[in-house]
Amino acid sequence: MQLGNTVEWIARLAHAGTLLIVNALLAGLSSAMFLALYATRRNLRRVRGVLAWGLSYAAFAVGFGILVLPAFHIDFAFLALLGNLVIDIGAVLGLLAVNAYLELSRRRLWVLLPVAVLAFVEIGAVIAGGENFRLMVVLGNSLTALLVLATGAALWQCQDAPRRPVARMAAAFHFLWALMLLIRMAWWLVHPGANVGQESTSTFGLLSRLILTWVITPSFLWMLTRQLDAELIRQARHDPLTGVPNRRVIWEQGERIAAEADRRDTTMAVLMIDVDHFKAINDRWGHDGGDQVLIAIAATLDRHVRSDDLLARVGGEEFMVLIPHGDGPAVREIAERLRVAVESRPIAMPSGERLTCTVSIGCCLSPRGQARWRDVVIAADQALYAAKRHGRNRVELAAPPASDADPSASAARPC
Ligand SMILES: Nc1nc2c(ncn2[C@@H]2O[C@H](COP(=O)(O)OP(=O)(O)OP(=O)(O)O)[C@@H](O)[C@H]2O)c(=O)[nH]1
Repeated sequence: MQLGNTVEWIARLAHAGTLLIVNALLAGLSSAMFLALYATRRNLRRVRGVLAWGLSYAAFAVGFGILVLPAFHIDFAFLALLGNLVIDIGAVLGLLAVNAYLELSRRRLWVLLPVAVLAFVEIGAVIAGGENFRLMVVLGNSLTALLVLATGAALWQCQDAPRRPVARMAAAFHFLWALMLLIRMAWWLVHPGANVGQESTSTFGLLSRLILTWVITPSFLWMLTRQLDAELIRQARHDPLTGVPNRRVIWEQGERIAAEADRRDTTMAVLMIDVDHFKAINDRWGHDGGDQVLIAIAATLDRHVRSDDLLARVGGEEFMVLIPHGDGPAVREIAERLRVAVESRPIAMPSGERLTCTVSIGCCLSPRGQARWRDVVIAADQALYAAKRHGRNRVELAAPPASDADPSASAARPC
């Protein structure tokens, strides 16, 4: 008796009307979340995708809201067609959202063509012959299944490591959703004589959609959280003006590389690079002009630094390069290459003038097997000041910093 009551209660709860209302409410809530995220995180990369998600869920909420209207004694011609089409617009926006968020090629949107054809066939058939439930289920479900499959396939393509596992999970649930739609469509195809009044596939479709949306919406939010985390980590480790790594990164790497050079009985080197007469550039072109110069110089240095070496901006107009391996001649050659690269690449200023900038570089190579990060940096800095004193636009190589065994003073000498 007790069990019978429970089953009856569940059956009543899973009534199509109830499920329509719950789907509408959940979609509305999801839409509000995505739109709030869009409004408060406008500087987020790929934020257009977040807006499209918000609009997609809003369309779902409106579509389900239309379908539930007859329960409130509001009815009009083609109500079911209108509700379903609005839901389909939500699915189209969902596909566009994933495409924009994952920055996928627009060519992937070819699926919208057969979707449009199916939609026009459905509209034409309903206008010509009235709202035929069976026809609408078959056409509507194939249309939605196409969109859901395309969205799942797009999610599966996510290449970005932090978001890939979540994107794949969301993709798997989209495939499951498409399967549910196909099962419902197949049921109607193999039961052509079924009584529409007693059909239960609406409940099945709505219930599966409800459960899957519960999983898919949080996975989209989870993807966004992972993206935010990755962006925060990036921001904490990169200079916002030039985009190259910051002092913290080169310090961490430098200490690690120095310890490794110590252990392996090898050498490591540091270049301190300072833009010459930068104050005069700021005075002549203003702070914005100075910033442009820093961006251009960082880009030039970045292009000419080998992939094994690390470039960082460590101060206003000061950059640093960490060279994990090398000997004196190699270090000098790298420094000279960077100096010439900057000098030979005039920078286009906002006024249209072309400005030739130069840099002074101080280098220091650690003694073999005795690399002390701080000492190497201090010696490179002293060599930089020597380069400035000796006329700028030049490279100076410091004598190796005093080792524990040989505490002689370090002095810069020209390369
Ligand atoms: N535009 C801009 N200027 C900066 C930034 N950080 C520091 N500066 C400026 O860089 C200038 C550095 O001037 P100085 O240290 O006197 O060096 P300098 O004029 O390059 O002279 P030398 O190094 O001796 O050749 C100062 O005017 C700072 O205000 C920045 O992020 N952007």
